[in-house]
Amino acid sequence: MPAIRNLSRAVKQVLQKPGCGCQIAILPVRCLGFSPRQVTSDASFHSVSFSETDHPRVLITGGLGQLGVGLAKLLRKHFGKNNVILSDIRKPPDSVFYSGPFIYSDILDYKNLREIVVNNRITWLFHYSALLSAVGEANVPLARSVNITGLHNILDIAAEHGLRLFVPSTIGAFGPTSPRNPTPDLCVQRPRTIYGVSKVHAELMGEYYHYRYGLDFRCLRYPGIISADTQPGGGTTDYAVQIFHDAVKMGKFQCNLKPDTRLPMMYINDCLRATLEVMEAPSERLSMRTYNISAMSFTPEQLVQEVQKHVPELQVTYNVDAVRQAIADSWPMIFDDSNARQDWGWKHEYDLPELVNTMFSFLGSVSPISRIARIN
Ligand SMILES: NC(=O)c1ccc[n+]([C@@H]2O[C@H](COP(=O)([O-])OP(=O)(O)OC[C@H]3O[C@@H](n4cnc5c(N)ncnc54)[C@H](O)[C@@H]3O)[C@@H](O)[C@H]2O)c1
Ligand SMILES: C[C@@H](O)[C@H](N)C(=O)O
Repeated sequence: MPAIRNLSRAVKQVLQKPGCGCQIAILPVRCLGFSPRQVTSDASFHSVSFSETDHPRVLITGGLGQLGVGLAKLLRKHFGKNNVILSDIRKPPDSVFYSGPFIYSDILDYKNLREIVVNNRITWLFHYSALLSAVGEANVPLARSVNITGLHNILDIAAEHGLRLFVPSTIGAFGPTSPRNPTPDLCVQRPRTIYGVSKVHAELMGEYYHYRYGLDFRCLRYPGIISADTQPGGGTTDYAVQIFHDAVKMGKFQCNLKPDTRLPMMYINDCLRATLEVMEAPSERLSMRTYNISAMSFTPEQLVQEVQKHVPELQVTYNVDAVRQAIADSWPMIFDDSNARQDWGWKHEYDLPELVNTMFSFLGSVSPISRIARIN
C-alpha cells in the first residue's frame, strides 16, 4: 500500500516539524494539509486561486440522472453557464448537450477525473453518480464499485485539489434498528442495502477527510425526490413519481408499495435549493458535515387521495414488490431535520398539496377520461 506508507511518512514529518505553527500535543489534524493519495512530484496542490468574490467552477458527476440536470440549471443561473460542467458516462440528449458544458467522465477512472478537475480549474464538485437502492440490490458488485470505489476517487481528487465537495446521502442510510419516527441526524445506522451501506461509508469517509485533511465536505441526506421532467433511476421511492405520469397518460396506476408505507419525500426544487444553500453556508454555521433535510412524509394512499383531486377517475391497484417493500419498511418514516433548520436556515417550500399542484401544472392535469370526453 504505497499510498498508506507515503501517508505515514508524511505524518511523521509533520509531527517532527510542525510547520503549521501548532503544538504537537494539541495538533489539530486539519493542519495536516497533505494529500491522501500519492501524486507525481511536480503536481502542485491547491494551485487554483479562488477568492470569495469569484464564482466557483463546478463539476457535477452522474449529471444525467434524475437530479443532475436540474442542479446544473440552478447553478448556471447563479454562477454562469460556462462555470458549471455536467458529466456522466451516458450520451446526453440534445437539450442537455446544447444547454451548457457537458463532458464524459467515469468516476472509476481516477486519472481522467483528475485531468478534468485540473484542466477546468474546478473548485466545487457535486458528486451525484450512484446506483440507487433497488438497482443496487439487483447488481451489488456494480453498486459497490460505483458507490464505494468511485467515492474514494472523488474524495482523493477533492482533497488533493482543495475542492469544496458535496456528496448526497439519503434516508436509505438508516436501517431497521434506527429510530424511524422521527429519525434524528445522529442515531444507529445499520442499513441492509448496498446503497445504504455505501452512503453511510460516504458520510463517514467524507467527515473523516474533513477532520483529517481539512477537506471541505458537505453532505445532505435527501428524502425520496419527486420531479416532473426527469425520471428516477431505480429507487424505492420511484412510485411517487410514476403515479403522476400514469395518472395523466393512462388514468390508472399500479403501486409497488403497500398503501400505508410512510416515507419522507421532497419536491426537486427544495432539494436542489437546499444543496446550493448548504454549499454556500459559511463553514462556521455548520456544526455538522452531514444533515438530514425534510419537507413532508406521506403514504401511497395519502398521495393517491391528493392526486385524485386532480384526476378523480384514477384507478389504483397494489402489486407489492417484496424487495422494495422490505427496503421501505426499514427506512425512516419521519425525518428530523431540526439541525439543518437551526444551523444554516433550511426551510422547505413544498408540502404535499403544493407538490401535487406543481406536478400537474408541469404534466397537465387534464385526465385521459375528461380529455376523451372533450374530444367527443
Ligand atoms: N433521486 C432521489 O430520490 C435521491 C434521494 C436520495 C439521494 N439521492 C442521491 O442523489 C444522487 C443523484 O441521484 P439521482 O436520482 O439523480 O440518481 P440517478 O440514478 O438518476 O443518476 C445517477 C447517474 O450516475 C451515473 N453513473 C453511473 N455509473 C457512473 C460512473 N461509473 N461514472 C459516472 N457516472 C455514473 C448514471 O449514468 C446516472 O446518470 C445520488 O447520489 C443519489 O444517491 C437521490
Ligand atoms: C431515497 C433515495 O435514496 C432513492 N430515491 C431510492 O429510493 O433509492
